[in-house]
Amino acid sequence: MTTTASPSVSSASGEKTSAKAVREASSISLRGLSRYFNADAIALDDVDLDIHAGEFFTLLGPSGCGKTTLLRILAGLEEADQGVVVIGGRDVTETPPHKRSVNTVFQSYALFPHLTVRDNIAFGLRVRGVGKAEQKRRVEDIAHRMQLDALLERRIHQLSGGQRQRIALARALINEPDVLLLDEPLSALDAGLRTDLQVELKRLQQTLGMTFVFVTHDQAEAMVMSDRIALLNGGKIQQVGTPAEIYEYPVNRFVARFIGHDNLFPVERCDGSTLQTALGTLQFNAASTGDPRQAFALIRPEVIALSVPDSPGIDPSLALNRLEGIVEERFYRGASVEYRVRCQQCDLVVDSANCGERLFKVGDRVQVEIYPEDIVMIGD
Ligand SMILES: Nc1ncnc2c1ncn2[C@@H]1O[C@H](COP(=O)(O)OP(=O)(O)OP(=O)(O)O)[C@@H](O)[C@H]1O
Repeated sequence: MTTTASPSVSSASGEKTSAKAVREASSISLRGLSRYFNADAIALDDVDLDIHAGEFFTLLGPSGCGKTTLLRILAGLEEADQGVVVIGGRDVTETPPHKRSVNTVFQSYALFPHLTVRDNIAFGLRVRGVGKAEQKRRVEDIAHRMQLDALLERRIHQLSGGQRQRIALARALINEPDVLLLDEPLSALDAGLRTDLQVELKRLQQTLGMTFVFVTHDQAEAMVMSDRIALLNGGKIQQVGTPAEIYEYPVNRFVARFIGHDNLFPVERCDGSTLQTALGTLQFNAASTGDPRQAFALIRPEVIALSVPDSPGIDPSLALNRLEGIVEERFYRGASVEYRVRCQQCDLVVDSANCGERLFKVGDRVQVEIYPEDIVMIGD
């Protein structure tokens, strides 16, 4: 969970309350949540999930896995066929959207083109009958936090995509919901702006201490922004964990592949600390690498070291797995270099930090070294 400063904020009813109190009202529990559109389209299948108050929580998964359906059920815009939704300790399964302390920001911004930025941001306050002076104070406060001060009198068509998305966020945040739902809010932006807004959004969430539930299909975006991630596939949760847990210890092949791991080898036999795989016989450390009865051995690209054949390698005194390979492809990325190495009839992806040392070329023979404790055993 994030730690936050505790700025004083105004609640929907206008009274002052601490950010801590807001946070306490913003945990989410889902139990047995299912949504079937028809027999062929099971959007959500018996989902149990707990999201902590004040967390930046991401729903990650491929297209059609049920992320948006889950978000819409949280917002009250979609009804579940089965299951219970609890927000802030209150069962809101039957509660209509406008009575939930939840706001949603969509990818499409949904701003009013005929209104100024100021009036767009103030919209929710006007609807709720907040007085003019209070509206002005709160609009200027949020505009300042989101660096929109200079744009307040502009119309929407005079703004860039990034500015529009910040206004959509400001408009959702001004209502001070306990929970902010964000459905791919950055996906329409170009790469540079997207990175800037990722940082801004994360900072904002930490300052406000609000619960953010963020939907994306981009694993890199999920990793940099989230306190925890739920990875979905086919309407089912595959794994919930911190970015590091999901990256380093994926529970199955789907999670490993989705998160970007290619080096997965079926385990043909396992005796004590020795594995038989298509890469040959590998030493592994049962104490640090998970259940050896699992079906696949995962070797992350950045834990593999390459050296010149027959050289002492990383450390000759260590009981490393040493194999021979040939560099088949090289992708120069600046800070790192990705190699595709042909090794025992298998393709191995290797990610080497670019420390200014000599790079291997396509066609070079290389020594491949893997520590036994860096081999992770995962399920099917
Ligand atoms: N209104 C609907 N009627 C019928 N099927 C639907 C409806 N809405 C969603 N589905 C189906 O439910 C499944 C989950 O859809 P959902 O939009 O939640 O996925 P998603 O993970 O958000 O996908 P994307 O990343 O492409 O937006 C998909 O198979 C989709 O086709």
